Amino acid sequence: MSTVTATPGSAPVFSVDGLWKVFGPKAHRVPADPGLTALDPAELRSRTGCTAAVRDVSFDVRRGEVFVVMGLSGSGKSTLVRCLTRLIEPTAGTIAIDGEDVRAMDKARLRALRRHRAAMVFQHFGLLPHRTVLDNVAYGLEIQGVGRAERRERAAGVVAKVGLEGMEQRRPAQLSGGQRQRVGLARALAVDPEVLLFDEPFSALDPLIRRDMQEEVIRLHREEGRTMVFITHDLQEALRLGDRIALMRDGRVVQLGTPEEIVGSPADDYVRAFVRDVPREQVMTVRTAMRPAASAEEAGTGPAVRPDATVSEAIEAVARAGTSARVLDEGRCVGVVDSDALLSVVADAAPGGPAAGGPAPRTEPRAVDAPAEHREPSPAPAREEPTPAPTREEPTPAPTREEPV
Ligand SMILES: Nc1ncnc2c1ncn2[C@@H]1O[C@H](COP(=O)(O)OP(=O)(O)OP(=O)(O)O)[C@@H](O)[C@H]1O
Repeated sequence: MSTVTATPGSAPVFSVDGLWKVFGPKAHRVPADPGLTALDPAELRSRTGCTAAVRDVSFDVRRGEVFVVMGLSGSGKSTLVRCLTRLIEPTAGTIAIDGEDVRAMDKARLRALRRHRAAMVFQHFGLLPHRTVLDNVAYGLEIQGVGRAERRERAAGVVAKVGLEGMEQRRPAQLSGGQRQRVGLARALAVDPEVLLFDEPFSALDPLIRRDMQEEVIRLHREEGRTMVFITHDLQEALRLGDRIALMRDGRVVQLGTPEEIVGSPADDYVRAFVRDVPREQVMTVRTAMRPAASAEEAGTGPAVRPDATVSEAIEAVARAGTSARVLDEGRCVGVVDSDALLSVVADAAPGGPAAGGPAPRTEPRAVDAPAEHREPSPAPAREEPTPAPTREEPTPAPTREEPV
């Protein structure tokens, strides 16, 4: 959903390096002891009584991106994100926000961080039952000491922004689950934080409302370009929302990349098994499939597609035209895609190998045996519903010969 482009060149919002969170007795000795860090989770537990919920994790959250933390239950997502604002105290490592050391912040500074700079939207919205929607949304501003008239005005603006206009005077009990979640979202937005942190905010919602809320987040992000960190255990949600995804397993980040990188070049068998059911043509872009134009004529004819058009969109364009398509980047032809190359992306085969610009060759997707101590019978992602195919962008209009898809 990269309509608001994250700016890789600019300083990151969050910068995390070598982060550990260990629960249990004498937790501090674990990150410092190579003999203990080498143990797998079950061995570590039996030897020390400790759980390493986050193990040596490093990443940056770039300004303006939606950074998704994904993984199965117990992989460490919530612990990691709570460490960012020290709702959970890290055991080792560094965390900076805009270059400022979070671990060195005193209580007042931390309070300001949580109130003004990095607001959390929780799964259980934590709404105050006796207050109206408007007063719930204004609550964060009240804590900040904003005067009544101003906070009500600002709250009313945010209530409208999340689609709750007309419900300002209702109480939480008079709302549906999805509407309550919107109130929680509005409350976080009202304080105008630099970063929104979402902790599985939609997992309690039914599939259609969940989808609505995902659209809402995409819309807000598109309109405001606000940096977001979003926890989910749902792969489809991660692919829909994430500019980049950190995939966690047993406290480690096993892969960090764009949805296309994760689906197209899984880092290991675990990730490969995780993404094996993803409709590749909806995630992979034509960049994966394109080749140089063979001739000036080929570069000058055929339907046009954007480099970031999905393979699925390009297949439609190629099928309609009955010829290969040109990949146009700001009016310049940067390559050509034909039906064979597009279909080989769908089939997960790399025509001509990586040298031809295709995805890295991959072994046949297969199930990976979960380690004995793992809670899940298989690393296939938990799904609550037959989820719709992941799309990273709005459905685009049918291509014409002139307009890139
Ligand atoms: N306070 C705690 N004390 C001991 N262990 C904990 C504590 N909190 C979390 N853990 C353990 O740390 C690991 C990571 O938990 P965490 O809640 O971060 O995972 P998660 O990926 O967010 O899971 P879920 O999707 O179920 O919320 C788990 O093994 C969990 O049991």
